[in-house]
Amino acid sequence: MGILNVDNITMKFGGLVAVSEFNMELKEGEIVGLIGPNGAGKTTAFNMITGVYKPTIGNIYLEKDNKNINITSLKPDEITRLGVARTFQNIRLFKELTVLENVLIGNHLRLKSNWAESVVGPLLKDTFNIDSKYTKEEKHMYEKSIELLKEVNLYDVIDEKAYSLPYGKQRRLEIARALATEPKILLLDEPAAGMNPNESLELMDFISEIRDKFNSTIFMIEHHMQVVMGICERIFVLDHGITIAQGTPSEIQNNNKVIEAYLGVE
Ligand SMILES: Nc1ncnc2c1ncn2[C@@H]1O[C@H](COP(=O)(O)OP(=O)(O)OP(=O)(O)O)[C@@H](O)[C@H]1O
Repeated sequence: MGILNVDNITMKFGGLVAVSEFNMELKEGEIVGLIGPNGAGKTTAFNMITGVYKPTIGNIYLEKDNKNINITSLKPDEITRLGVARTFQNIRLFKELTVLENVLIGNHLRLKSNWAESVVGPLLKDTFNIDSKYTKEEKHMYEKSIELLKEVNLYDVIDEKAYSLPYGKQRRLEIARALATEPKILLLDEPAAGMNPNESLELMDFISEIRDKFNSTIFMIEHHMQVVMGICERIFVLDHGITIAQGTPSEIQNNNKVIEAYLGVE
């Protein structure tokens, strides 16, 4: 049993079958790719796994503490709490906030203090200099965010506003914010989109580094073939919602159906 088990999921929008009977088992520590032409159903598959859409048919299971949890009907924030984080095709940062603040927001999900403690805690600190459970947690969160930013090589721009970063670093920050939620599985939606060749090469190293440093399992949508073929151990290919192939990069590159539907037209 893998860490994520996708069992025959189908997503219909009215008469359109966006994803049809998709099956996948992700093993811990793997980097797996999802490719296919525009409109093939890749983002819809991500949206089902992350709780944005509930599949019309089928189930999704997450392995946690040796239990298999059915996450099919859970909300996105519940799924994130269970250890699945994602990034988006179009970078979604809080552009007016600093690099550190963006990561602190991701970290916030792991706070254990309740709402009342978050109100009273800072008052106790300001008035009596007493460290409450909340202020201690907040300090810990701050230290963890700094540590994370060092790990992902963004420590030098910690106080910069997100919008002022070059594109490659914005992508890196978006991934760092996802990592701050302490995911077991990271879903990356076209991380190389808009990158120049140099940034794409850096990104490949960065994704491999993340897998090793954070013990992550990575599932990524990507059109940039050098990136996909360079770092994914296995690849799934969708076309019109149907899984037309799955296999290693070389199997996929030599698969006639894939060449016809996708690679041949690149
Ligand atoms: N909320 C929705 N309502 C209706 N149709 C949708 C919805 N979301 C996606 N679709 C349709 O489902 C199909 C698959 O779309 P999806 O965005 O998953 O493809 P994709 O493979 O991610 O494409 P791209 O590479 O262009 O991002 C498309 O025909 C799309 O128009």
